[in-house]
Amino acid sequence: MILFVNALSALDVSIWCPQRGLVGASYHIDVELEGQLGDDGMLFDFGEVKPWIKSRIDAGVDHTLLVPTKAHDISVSECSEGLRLQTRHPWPMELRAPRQAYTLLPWQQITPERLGDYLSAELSRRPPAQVEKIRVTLREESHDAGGYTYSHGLRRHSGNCQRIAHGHRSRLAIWHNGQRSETLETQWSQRLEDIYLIDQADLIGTDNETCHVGYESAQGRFSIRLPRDRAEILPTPTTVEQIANWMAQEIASLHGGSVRVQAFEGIDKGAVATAQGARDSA
Ligand SMILES: Nc1nc2c(c(=O)[nH]1)N=C([C@H](O)[C@H](O)COP(=O)(O)OP(=O)(O)OP(=O)(O)O)CN2
Repeated sequence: MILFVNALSALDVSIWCPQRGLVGASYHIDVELEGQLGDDGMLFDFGEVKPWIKSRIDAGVDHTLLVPTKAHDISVSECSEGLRLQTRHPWPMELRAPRQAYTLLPWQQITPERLGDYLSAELSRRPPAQVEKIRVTLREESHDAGGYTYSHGLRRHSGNCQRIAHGHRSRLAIWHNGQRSETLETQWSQRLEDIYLIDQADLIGTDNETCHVGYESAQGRFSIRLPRDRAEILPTPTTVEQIANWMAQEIASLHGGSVRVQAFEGIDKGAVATAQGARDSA
């Protein structure tokens, strides 16, 4: 018998990609369980499947940086913070963070198919009674219009969002003077594609070439050094509320008029911000 649960939870990670660099990713987690029915006529109570799988994924891969350790020009070594990752292609990055902020995978490239197989094997190691096999499929949300893929860390978050390089693949909708604006959505999707978002307060240093960001939080010490053109600096923490606010303010000051931004953080949640151009609000 096969039991399935689609979109059981969402996985939010950053992936080091040899072609694109640091990429924010979010996937629906679809699950199939195979095994024998119990006396109650069930393979595994739906009410228990969800927390069982979600708790394992949340405690493992979720909110980590996935590193394909066999990719060209990547090095991972120990450091006082935990692990140090250095990359060269397509651009140079140095990340220092506690071990739990990484998932090291002995591959040249990370794909959702491989990652699904990895999660299936991890979960199948100690399956619940009656379950013989677990299959995980990772599925990207389809975006009809705008979308952005950022990585960040929230120093003040008490959970795993404090990790300095976790990310999201998110929808984006923008209205200008009451009309949905495909032009603005495309512009902002391009500007925020594979970008690293920085809270100005976490900047250790920056020049024309590089940004160096670092902080200490409950899980340990984190730092990231990356090219200036791969980052956007916000005047606030990079919560989705503040990202939406920042976009709305920037658009209103550049184009005037009334602006409404619906920014998602990963799948099915986010924030809405509005702004009015200065010359229109006088
Ligand atoms: N109000 C806000 N809350 C949180 C924000 C935010 O921007 N505004 N951000 C985060 C983190 O960045 C985090 O990446 C989101 O984590 P996620 O796992 O998606 O959130 P949940 O744990 O609530 O969701 P599940 O998918 O159910 O695990 C956290 N909070």
